[in-house]
Amino acid sequence: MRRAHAVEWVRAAEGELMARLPEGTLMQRAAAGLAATCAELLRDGAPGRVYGSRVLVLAGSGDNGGDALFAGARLARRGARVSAALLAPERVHAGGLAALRAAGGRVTEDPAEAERADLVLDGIVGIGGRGPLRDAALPWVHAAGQGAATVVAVDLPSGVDPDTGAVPGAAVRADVTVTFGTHKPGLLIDPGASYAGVVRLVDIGLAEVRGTGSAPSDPRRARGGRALGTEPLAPLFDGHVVEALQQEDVAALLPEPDAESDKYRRGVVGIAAGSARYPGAAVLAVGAALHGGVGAVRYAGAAAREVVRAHPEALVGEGGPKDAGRVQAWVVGPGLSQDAEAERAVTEALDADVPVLVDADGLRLLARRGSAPANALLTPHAGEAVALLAGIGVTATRDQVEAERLRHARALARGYRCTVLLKGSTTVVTGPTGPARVNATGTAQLATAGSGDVLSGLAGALLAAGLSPVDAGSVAAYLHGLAGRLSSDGAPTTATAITAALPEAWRRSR
Ligand SMILES: NC(=O)C1=CN([C@@H]2O[C@H](COP(=O)(O)OP(=O)(O)OC[C@H]3O[C@@H](n4cnc5c(N)ncnc54)[C@H](OP(=O)(O)O)[C@@H]3O)[C@@H](O)[C@H]2O)[C@@H](O)CC1
Ligand SMILES: Nc1ncnc2c1ncn2[C@@H]1O[C@H](COP(=O)(O)OP(=O)(O)O)[C@@H](O)[C@H]1O
Ligand SMILES: [K+]
Repeated sequence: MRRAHAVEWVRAAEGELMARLPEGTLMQRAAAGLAATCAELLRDGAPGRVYGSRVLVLAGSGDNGGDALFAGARLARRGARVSAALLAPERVHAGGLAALRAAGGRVTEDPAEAERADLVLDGIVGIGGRGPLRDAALPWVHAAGQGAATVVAVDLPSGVDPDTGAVPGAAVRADVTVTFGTHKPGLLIDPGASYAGVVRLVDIGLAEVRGTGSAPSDPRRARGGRALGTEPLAPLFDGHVVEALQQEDVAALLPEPDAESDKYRRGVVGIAAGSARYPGAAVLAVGAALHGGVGAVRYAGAAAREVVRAHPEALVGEGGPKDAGRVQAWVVGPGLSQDAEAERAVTEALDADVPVLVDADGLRLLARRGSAPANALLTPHAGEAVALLAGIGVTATRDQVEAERLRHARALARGYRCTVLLKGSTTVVTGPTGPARVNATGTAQLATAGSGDVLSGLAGALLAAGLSPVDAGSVAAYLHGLAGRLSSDGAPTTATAITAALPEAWRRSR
């Protein structure tokens, strides 16, 4: 599992660790890891070596600039020609600047150096950053973007909000981000994630933090410098706010039949989707559900004929969920339209007393109620999220939802008291409490009509197979993203092709 911690938590943990170590130790650990990555990038890319390479350090007014200056000093000692732009000279990290000068580095005021550099270190601002990049940095960042330099962000790309991933204005576009101690949420959530490039984690010893077991989850106490306990801080990484499933996590969650399995024990998913006008949504959702690890898929609704023609394996009926027979989970909503019959299907699925995934038209109908059962999984895109938010009295625009996905997904989960999967460039899955899951496998090629129906069918099947709503949603997003990449392979893809790639995505995830 990849975990990200909020700034408040990072500061508390670092505060505890710093109190036990000689001054400057953490910054030296950070700088050493940073310099090692830069050296590797210089050796592997242009110019092919550290000696003689041109490195530019952009140093802001905080410790992030200190990290960058110390790393610059290390590179200068290995023969790199290092210069530093001081964006707030009167507040620069004095020790870092002294080290750089002692190693032969110099100060520059010429932004054109950013264009000529082989490598630019973005130490403008780190976890202390708030709001858009300030003006002093802009000419340098712009010039770095014009040149061929590899841009390495220190801790996170400057201009990206560390806790939310919001990018309120100009920000550094990094090729590589070297982050310290733990990931920051802003590195895993778009739009911030798309500024970070490849993210590398440098261990600065946060796992050594010891405490009484409650810290550093209480940052105020930790900042107060209370006495340190002796037992290892087991819940250290329980304080994370965001997590991303990795392949081994997905492998552990995928339902697998065993020797005693039969089709009913594997789970049956019901799909109430499609309409005379939109039969395709039903065909797609059922098609994906058939690849979702259940023993059988029931379909209930107006597109029964089209569904069985496309998928003879499906058990179909033209009535609503109430008449469909037993299932372990319902998917309701894709292509359903919003007439009285659709409303009845949503009501019956919600009343069925099994986990229920609500998508598309189902969400519009749910927004009018303003509530959902606790075992529901809602799968809105940003536009549907706006409607759902309105249903609980929150006004937001689509742009606002996309700028701060985590906050809005959480608001929905709290407001409807169930699990929410917010679709889009970073899919976020969250319940009312606990860490939010973000999905790293997606690709913009998934933005194609019907791809959301595929996700619904797949996630519904995983629900029926016994996964919790958070697990079902996040595993489905993972497989769906991977299938999108496999089916696209650099070219436009389709919902049908994404479905066809699900078995390969599954195989690669086991
Ligand atoms: N803690 C630790 O143990 C360790 C921390 N480490 C490192 O320290 C970093 C955190 O350092 P930090 O706390 O000094 O904050 P930092 O990110 O440098 O920014 C604060 C300065 O930036 C300014 N500023 C704010 N917003 C801005 C903007 N939009 N655009 C431009 N400027 C902006 C703000 O100015 P002010 O608002 O005061 O005018 C203030 O002066 C962390 O990310 C990691 O790299 C590592 O060494 C490992 C050990
Ligand atoms: N820019 C993007 N990057 C990654 N995935 C995306 C992007 N845009 C959309 N997606 C994904 O594509 C799917 C689209 O779903 P949805 O909007 O419901 O489409 P439809 O209603 O046509 O099926 C979702 O899984 C969503 O997360
Ligand atoms: K930075």
